Amino acid sequence: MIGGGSVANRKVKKLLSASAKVTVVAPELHSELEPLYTNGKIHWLKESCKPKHLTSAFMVISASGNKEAQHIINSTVAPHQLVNGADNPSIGNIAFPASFEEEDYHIAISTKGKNPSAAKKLKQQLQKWFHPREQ
Ligand SMILES: C[C@@]1(CC(=O)O)C2=NC(=C\c3[nH]c(c(CCC(=O)O)c3CC(=O)O)Cc3[nH]c(c(CC(=O)O)c3CCC(=O)O)/C=C3\N/C(=C\2)[C@@H](CCC(=O)O)[C@]3(C)CC(=O)O)/[C@H]1CCC(=O)O
Ligand SMILES: NC(=O)c1ccc[n+]([C@@H]2O[C@H](COP(=O)([O-])OP(=O)(O)OC[C@H]3O[C@@H](n4cnc5c(N)ncnc54)[C@H](O)[C@@H]3O)[C@@H](O)[C@H]2O)c1
Repeated sequence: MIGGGSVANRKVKKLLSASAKVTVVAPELHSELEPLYTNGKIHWLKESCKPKHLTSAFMVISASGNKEAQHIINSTVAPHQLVNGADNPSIGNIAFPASFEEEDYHIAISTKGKNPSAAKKLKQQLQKWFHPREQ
């Protein structure tokens, strides 16, 4: 995870729920990620992004908003690596959908990268549809 701010915070939690081994590379860490670091749930390299951070990663997430870091990612990753351009979709080859789980379902909504807020709204509508009495 390149970047440790609010976008990284959301994505790290999704990745941990999928049992990923997460390393955050960022000079600063979001306050909600600090306890995960202290408790050994994630690794944290308190550095700016460098090519050496990327070579052994299965998935690289660009979430710093920093142009230099985006350039390093774009020019370093190999074709077989998964790259999520959370701060710049043009450098990525995968995107996170809005998603939620119900007992027998895992529902994911994507707008093909075009309108993440609309994906979130549709997710919330579907959650209400599953639990109409909780509104
Ligand atoms: C669905 C969700 C999943 C998740 O993140 O887990 C997700 N974004 C969410 C929320 C959200 N994202 C943004 C806002 C503020 C919007 C506003 O202010 O209007 C909010 C709303 C909020 O935060 O409340 C802004 C934004 N998002 C991207 C850019 C970059 C760009 O477009 O250039 C910018 C502009 C940055 C800027 O310019 O500032 C890019 C991507 N965001 C995606 C996914 C992928 C496409 C998904 C699809 O196909 O629909 C993609 C392509 C890459 C990726 O991130 O994988 C999650 C909902 C979580 C939930 O369910 O609650
Ligand atoms: N995909 C999405 O859902 C979504 C949603 C909102 C915003 N964004 C975009 O994502 C980016 C990050 O947003 P944020 O709110 O998390 O920002 P933020 O300012 O909270 O966090 C930025 C993080 O990146 C780190 N950073 C800065 N330069 C770095 C470098 N060279 N190498 C490594 N880490 C570095 C900072 O230390 C910090 O931890 C912005 O460009 C924003 O426009 C994406």
